[in-house]
Amino acid sequence: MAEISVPPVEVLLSKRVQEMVLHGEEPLGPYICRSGEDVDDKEDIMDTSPIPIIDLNCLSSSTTSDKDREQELEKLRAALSSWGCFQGIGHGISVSFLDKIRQVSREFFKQPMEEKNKYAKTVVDFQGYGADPVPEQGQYLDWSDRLFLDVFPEDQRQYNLWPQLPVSFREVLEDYAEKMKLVTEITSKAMAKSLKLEENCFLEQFGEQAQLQARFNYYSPCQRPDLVLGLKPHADGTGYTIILQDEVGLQVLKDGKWYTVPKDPTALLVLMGDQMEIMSNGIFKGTVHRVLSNSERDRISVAVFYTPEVGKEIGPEDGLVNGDRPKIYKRVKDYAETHWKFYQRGMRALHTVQI
Ligand SMILES: O=C(O)CCC(=O)C(=O)O
Ligand SMILES: [Fe+2]
Repeated sequence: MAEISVPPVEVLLSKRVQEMVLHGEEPLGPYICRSGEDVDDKEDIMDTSPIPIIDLNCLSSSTTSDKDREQELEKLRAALSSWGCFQGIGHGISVSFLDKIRQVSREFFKQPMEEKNKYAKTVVDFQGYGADPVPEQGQYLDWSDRLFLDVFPEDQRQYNLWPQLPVSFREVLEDYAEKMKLVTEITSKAMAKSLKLEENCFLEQFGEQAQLQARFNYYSPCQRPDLVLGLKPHADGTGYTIILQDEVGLQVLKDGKWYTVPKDPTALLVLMGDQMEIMSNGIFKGTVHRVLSNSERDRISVAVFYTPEVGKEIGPEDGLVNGDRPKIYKRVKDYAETHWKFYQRGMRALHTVQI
């Protein structure tokens, strides 16, 4: 039998997965990260998952009774210390607006390659259309394409990489960015209150120039979902990440078991990254997650990464350190950069800041 020759990673990365699918190409080489026989069918069953649901309105509204607010804050604390994530509802963004985001994202990826490549990134860039920067040799590639754009601070926006088509893309993303900023304010305050801390403490750690980056992910159908993942298991290097999806596929890892994030068009998944784990002195958990590929349908997600200001030192809140609970993480700045170096090697970086 003729040996299959696998092109080098750089060559594979310079191709879009969507293009490979259009040409009927099968996943091969570094895309293969699972062996068909090892995949436990049961783990992939898309059953209803018990991921906690938190009503952000109940946490922030002045009309909520103290008792209801206290109960919801306790639910939030429990969710973040066990799951490290929750499905957020009552965030103040209408479902028709969330549908608009999903729609412009789909419309962007539906366009011919030629149009999308106007925003193409090189293999080493972050911002733009394409695959993630080159992982180290021996690492797996993801069965997905993405468009990555910085949205805050505003002077980081590279408007030349913001799609001109669909025509509403820019306006919708600007609007979504403002709304996301509000969601991060409500959420960061609620997280602090749930730990009996001063409500602005996390916002102060994030800083006035905190970063928001939008990553539009497109997961093409895949003929061999048993061999290939849409996105490999990882924890985010963010403070936290807010994810909008249109179909199931995202899974979070808890106590060694994968749980599927259910499809709820009104909800935003709020997922702790490593930096919230550091700031909460290990009380909140940075959650490992992955995306399965699917043989029948495609999937869109928009992940908004919320990360402390560049150059700003963050660390465990003083109020969370005491005799019973010593400090477990060092103070650190620009952790996201260290995170990325380890991510490229398929590892987490939290141990680099452990005391
Ligand atoms: O597609 C998703 O639902 C998750 C995306 C994600 O984990 C990421 O972009 O870091
Ligand atoms: Fe992620």
